[in-house]
Amino acid sequence: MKALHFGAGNIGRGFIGKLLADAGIELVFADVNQVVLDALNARHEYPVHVVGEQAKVEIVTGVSAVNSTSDDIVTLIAEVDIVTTAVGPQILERIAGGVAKGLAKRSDSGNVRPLNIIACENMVRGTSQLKQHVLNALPEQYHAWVEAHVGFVDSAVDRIVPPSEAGTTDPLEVTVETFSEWIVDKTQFKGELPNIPGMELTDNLMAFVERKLFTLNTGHAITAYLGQLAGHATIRDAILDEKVRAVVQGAMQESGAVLIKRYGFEADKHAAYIQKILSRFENPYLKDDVERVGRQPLRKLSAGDRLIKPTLGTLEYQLPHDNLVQGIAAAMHYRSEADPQAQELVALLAEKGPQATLAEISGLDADSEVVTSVVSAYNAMA
Ligand SMILES: NC(=O)C1=CN([C@@H]2O[C@H](COP(=O)(O)OP(=O)(O)OC[C@H]3O[C@@H](n4cnc5c(N)ncnc54)[C@H](O)[C@@H]3O)[C@@H](O)[C@H]2O)C=CC1
Ligand SMILES: O=P(O)(O)OC[C@H]1O[C@](O)(CO)[C@@H](O)[C@@H]1O
Repeated sequence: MKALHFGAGNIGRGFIGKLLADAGIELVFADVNQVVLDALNARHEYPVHVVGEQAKVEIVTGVSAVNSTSDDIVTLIAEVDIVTTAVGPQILERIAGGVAKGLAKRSDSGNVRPLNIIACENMVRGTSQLKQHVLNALPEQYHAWVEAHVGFVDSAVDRIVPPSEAGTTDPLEVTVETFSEWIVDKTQFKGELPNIPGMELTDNLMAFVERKLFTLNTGHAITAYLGQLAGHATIRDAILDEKVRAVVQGAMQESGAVLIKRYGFEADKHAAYIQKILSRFENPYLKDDVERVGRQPLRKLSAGDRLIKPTLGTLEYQLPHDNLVQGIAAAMHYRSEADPQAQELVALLAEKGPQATLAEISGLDADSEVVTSVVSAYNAMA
């Protein structure tokens, strides 16, 4: 079996690429970072530091790499069995053109072996969105062939993988927590279901996607935003701050109440899931900066993402959302010199003020009670 994985970054090397390679699948990474590409092709292996009480270094072997903007992608897509991505939601549209050309070549060459494509991004049904971009870039004559031979499989991906420790000189080294969860929608595969240890199959993906994105990621983002406001540099320091922790836990519980209503999760199991997440944020072996976890605040404040979507759920079911409101207000205070979305947020706030800015980014009604509450909290935090 052969796989092409777009994005040799933290999740690519530290999680999805590792699982594929560990399963004995011949793995080629596609990326645009020349330093990483050269190192992968020179060494064909890299170290993964799995940190926890029993730390270990695992070596991923037998890998190679191609530039994602080259025609190598087209050739590979015509022949591989599985394509995965971990590039970031905003990059999916950019890689779709190459994927479309590869699918056309695959069809022209008469390769009718099933191909499955799985986007592993922090978004709801990211692969379905990638599929739409690919179909937009693919001549109509290939659409029926793609429907018949290519599975676009949605997934939920959970492992905290910050950039490697400052000070390492190895561009391939990656540090990961022990916990990991990769859940894929088994109803969307073409051909036989793959047997990849660490990949879980489900026919109820939406529940898992929302459980992960609107608990772990909701809590993580709010820890980052409140943590930065309180002057903490790392997620661990932030979550050990009792004031931050109370809001983070409260927000995950508010979001959880929506998930319990929507998907029928058992309340005590969901409470345990939240406690496990809090302990993951406290992980003393990971140095995870609040700036990384808060990255791209416009994406995180958009209608379908980890802050607004749970809040909309609380409105739907008439449930409390005071802590989520605090989290949204804190997100509007996120600052990062290195993050273009943080700069855009600052510019929007300066031009329009918090009420119109939040309405524009989130799609919430500017005159709604929830926007009024966020603006009060935002002003109080200032
Ligand atoms: N790091 C984490 O803890 C987790 C991240 N995720 C998700 O995984 C995705 C990737 O995140 P990270 O690995 O943290 O980011 P990252 O920034 O470490 O890796 C992204 C990689 O994509 C590459 N890339 C950019 N443009 C590309 C293109 N056109 N073609 C191919 N490669 C391209 C970058 O050079 C980089 O190596 C995101 O959607 C994120 O939300 C999900 C769960 C955990
Ligand atoms: O910020 P993004 O791009 O959504 O992805 C990183 C997030 O996903 C996570 O890896 C959780 O799976 C966290 O580390 C972080 O909150």
